[in-house]
Parts: sequence; structure tokens; C-alpha cells
Amino acid sequence: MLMVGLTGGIGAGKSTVTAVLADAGAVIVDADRIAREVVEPGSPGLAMLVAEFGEDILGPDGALDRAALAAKAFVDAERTAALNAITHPLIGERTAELFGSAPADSVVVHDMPLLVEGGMASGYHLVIVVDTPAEMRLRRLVEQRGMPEEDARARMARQATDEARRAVADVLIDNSGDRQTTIDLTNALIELRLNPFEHNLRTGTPVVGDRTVVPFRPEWAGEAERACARLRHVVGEIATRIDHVGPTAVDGLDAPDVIDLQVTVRDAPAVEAALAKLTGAGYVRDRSSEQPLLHWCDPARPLEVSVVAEDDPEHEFALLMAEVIGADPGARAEYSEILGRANREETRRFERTLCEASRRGR
Ligand SMILES: CC(C)(COP(=O)(O)OP(=O)(O)OC[C@H]1O[C@@H](n2cnc3c(N)ncnc32)[C@H](O)[C@@H]1O)[C@@H](O)C(=O)NCCC(=O)NCCS
Ligand SMILES: Nc1ncnc2c1ncn2[C@@H]1O[C@H](COP(=O)(O)OP(=O)(O)OP(=O)(O)O)[C@@H](O)[C@H]1O
Repeated sequence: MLMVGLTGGIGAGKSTVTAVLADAGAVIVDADRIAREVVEPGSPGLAMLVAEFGEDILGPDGALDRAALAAKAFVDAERTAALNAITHPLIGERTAELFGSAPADSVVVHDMPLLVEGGMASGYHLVIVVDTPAEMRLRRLVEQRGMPEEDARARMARQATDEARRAVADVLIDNSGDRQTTIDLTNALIELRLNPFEHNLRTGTPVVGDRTVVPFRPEWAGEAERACARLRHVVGEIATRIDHVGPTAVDGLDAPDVIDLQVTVRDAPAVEAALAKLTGAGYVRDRSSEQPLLHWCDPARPLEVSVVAEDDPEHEFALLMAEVIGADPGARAEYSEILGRANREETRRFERTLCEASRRGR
């Protein structure tokens, strides 16, 4: 099962994107819909809301008057937190049930407006953010959905910033253009990334990156940061640290488009424990490597994850690399040239010599 988180600010166009995903066969877990279910008439959720916000959030039929609750709940951060404290645990329980009942070979998309606010990004295999400038979202909500402008602004003020959402996005879908462009972008994403990613995960097929050197990409740092957060989510406290290492960690260096990550653990038994967690989460062991090395399954983001114990010299030496190469222009040029030859052994030898020289020089 490929678990995808989909988010965006209010009115960004998540519904447009989920409709395309559903048409392509994805299972959609809709947080707004679940939020309605858990406060249906007669539910414990509704009783808790009445106890917190008062009888006047109920309509004459005894059902929740949503506009009345919104008017009370989005006035300030404290009132919104009171709303969330009641609804979010109930929504969480039902969400887990729905994820648990999805077929093993499915792409499950969690349509979740408050994914960033809830700190949930690293729990998904992939996060998609529908990105539309706030003023455009506001205009669409008011003009097309008839939402009062004050209400839309009040909710936006209670949500994460566009910048915070972009930081967790593996994929940004720009919905500031026409609807058809967004539909086409989403279909391409399904075909080129989501479906092959799901297949790779289910069948244990690793994505082994191409070692051809490409021009430096500023996106590498963010991609590595998200990959580290996911690794942390999987291995938890077993890891004493998780770092972006290797050529893509050197700012400005042309390098192969493969992100190297190092999971550091305390000792040899912890290496085994971390490997078990990682393979259980879909990372695939590379049996051709002497050191414990794993690949990931995302066709658009090759990763190489090594697991090392603190007392292994490899550990310190990988951490030193970015620093040493970054500070020495001559070594940097030579390193680029060696990387271009795509010979792993030669690259390792060069890295080791350089780090040992630097250590002696200290
Ligand atoms: C207050 C309620 C009754 C207002 O209902 P209404 O029909 O007007 O809005 P609806 O539920 O369709 O939500 C529309 C959008 O408002 C925004 N929104 C809703 N709740 C929240 C919240 N707690 N914080 C910030 N934004 C929110 C989201 O962008 C959402 O997509 C409702 O939003 C609610 O019960 N919210 C609490 C549950 C929740 O947190 N839902 C968000 C997804 S987990
Ligand atoms: N590309 C587009 N061009 C014009 N209007 C659009 C576009 N995409 C969405 N809309 C309109 O903007 C409004 C908000 O979009 P939508 O309801 O899909 O957002 P959402 O992210 O699902 O909102 P919510 O946060 O409430 O769940 C809707 O009225 C929708 O029809």
C-alpha cells in the first residue's frame, strides 16, 4: 500500500486533485468527511462540542449548525484548539480504521487539510501539496463557493502558512492556472510516480539511481531533509542521528542525482534492529554492498541509506566529507572529476584519503 498525504490551504483545490486520483482507482480517505461523521446527531462527538461551545451550535433539528460552530471556533487560536481537541482524536481513530481496511495493492490518498499543522508529513510515503496563492484561494471561495470572506480569512489565519506547507511537499501541484492543467499534472503524477512507486513497494523493487553527474540542484537539501524525517519516523530512537551525507550534501557541487543518507546507531545489534525496521517499511537491502546499504522505491527520488554503528570509522568519515570538500576548492574539482567516472571504489578511496589528510591536519 502506498500512503500518500494530500494537503493545501483552504480552497487550494484539493477536491479537484482527489477527484482525478479517485478516477484513477486510488482509495481516498477524506478528513473533512470523517470530521462530519464523528459529529453526526446522537454521536458522543456532538455531545462534547455542545458541552464546550453551547446549545446554540445546534439547529432546530438537533443536528450541528456548522456555520454557527465555525463562527465560534475560528475566532482565535484558543477556541480553534478547543475544537481540535474534541474532533481530532475521533477523526484519528476513524482514519486509522479506513487505512487499515484499504487493499494491500492500493494507492491510499489521505485528503487532509491540517496535515502540516498536525506534524504528520513524515508518516506518508509521499506528500502532495496543492499550491494556490492565498488571495486567489480567497477569491475562489467567496465567488464560487459562496463562503463569507470573513469566515475564509478566519480559517486561513488558523492554518499553516503556504511556506510551511511547501517545506513538506514532495510534489507541488500548482493550481493557480486553469482546472485542465491541474488535471493533466495529476494524471502525469499518477502514471509516472504513484503507480510505479506502489508497485516497487509491494514487490520490493529498489530504485537504483543513475550515477551520471548532473548540475547541482538546490532542491537536494530539502529532499534530503524530508527523507531524513521519514527515516526517523521508521527507526525512531534506535538511531542516534540521521544525516544527509555524500556528494549531494556539498553545497554547489555537481553530483549524481542520488541522495546519500546515513543512519547512525549505537552498536552492532542496533544495526540489525534498524535494518529490520527499514526493510519492514519497504527499504530494500543492497546485497552487493559490504556495508549495510538500502535503496528506496520512489522512482523520482533515488536514495541510498547506509546504517553504521558509532564506533565504525566510516561513520565519522562520511560526516566529515561535506565539510572537507566544501572548504577546499582543489579537492572539490578533483572530486567532481572522480564522481564523473562513476567508480564507487575509486570514489571511496579518494574520500578516505582526503578525510584522513584533513584529520591529520587538525
Ligand atoms: C467547524 C466546522 C463544523 C465548520 O464546518 P464547514 O462545513 O463550514 O467546513 P468543513 O468542515 O467543510 O471544512 C472546510 C475547510 O475549513 C478548514 N477547517 C476546518 N476545520 C478546521 C480547523 N479546525 N482548523 C483550521 N481549518 C479548518 C479546512 O480547510 C476545511 O477543508 C468544521 O470545519 C469542523 O468540524 N472542523 C473541525 C474538524 C477539523 O479539524 N476538520 C479539518 C480536517 S481534519
Ligand atoms: N483551477 C481552478 N480554476 C478555477 N477555480 C477553481 C480551480 N480549482 C478549484 N477551483 C474552485 O475553487 C474553489 C475551491 O476549490 P476546492 O473546493 O477544490 O478546494 P479544497 O482545497 O478542496 O477546499 P477545502 O479546503 O474547503 O477542502 C471551488 O469553488 C473550486 O470549484
